[in-house]
Amino acid sequence: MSEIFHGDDAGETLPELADGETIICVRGLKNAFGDQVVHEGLDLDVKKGEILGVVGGSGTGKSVLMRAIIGLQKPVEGEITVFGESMIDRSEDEATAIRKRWGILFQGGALFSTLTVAENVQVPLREFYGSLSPQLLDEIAAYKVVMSGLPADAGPKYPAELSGGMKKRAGLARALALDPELLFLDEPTAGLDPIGAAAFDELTSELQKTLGLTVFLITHDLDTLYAICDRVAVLADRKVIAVGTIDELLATDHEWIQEYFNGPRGRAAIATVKKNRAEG
Ligand SMILES: Nc1ncnc2c1ncn2[C@@H]1O[C@H](COP(=O)(O)OP(=O)(O)OP(=O)(O)O)[C@@H](O)[C@H]1O
Repeated sequence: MSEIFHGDDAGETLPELADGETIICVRGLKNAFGDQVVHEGLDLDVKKGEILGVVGGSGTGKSVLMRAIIGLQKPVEGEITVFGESMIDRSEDEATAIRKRWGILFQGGALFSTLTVAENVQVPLREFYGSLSPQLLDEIAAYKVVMSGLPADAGPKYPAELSGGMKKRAGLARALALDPELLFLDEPTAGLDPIGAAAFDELTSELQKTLGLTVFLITHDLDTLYAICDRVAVLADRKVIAVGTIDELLATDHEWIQEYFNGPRGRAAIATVKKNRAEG
């Protein structure tokens, strides 16, 4: 199992999957806020077409890692490439061309409260394709709203008029606005009831398969990890300490990994997945 460990435990070589090229490659990443070092020597590969779950204790730097990958957090050291392009020190034009190819659902949805759902979905369209006609903007927004599992009449509603689950779906509709190849989801099921969370997981999985997306998914939700993630990356000790399928992770003896996946909640999540699969 040592091949799924990174860094000091297994040398610097990351595991290669047979299919799927590397869409995100992070090497030797260091992020710090003043004296507080959040990441150091962090390596990670995300393969095209996979749903990669990113887990770790609170404050281990999952969101900071995502922000670094999308260029919102300037690393102290290290290299990050997305779609084979370096994200470090890009010109504004180059960064814009890369940003067009991904969608992001931030923690909590981050919808503009003064805009309707449809107008929220149109924000990235207006930003990147300013010349689209109002009619086309409306049509694309309506399509994305329905694609995200919202009723068609949700478009004219304001975020305050939506339930928590609907807000997440509206955030997802906005993340899908530009037909992304890569989707970043930061704790998409946080705050949802178990049924709403399972429905969101199913939607994510369906969209990933239908649209051929690659998904970078930060979560604390064990059910999500078991139900839809192809691999899981574990953050601890300022780096990715292991990445692999849950079975591969379970075969390691890392204390945090064992406590997390093999604790009572982890075992309950396995039982739920087995039951759901048995019921088809
Ligand atoms: N802009 C910032 N300025 C200073 N410190 C920050 C900033 N953003 C994040 N941090 C710190 O970096 C560390 C990692 O934060 P991050 O939000 O990435 O953790 P996380 O793993 O996503 O946590 P959680 O699971 O609780 O959401 C924390 O100690 C946090 O306080």
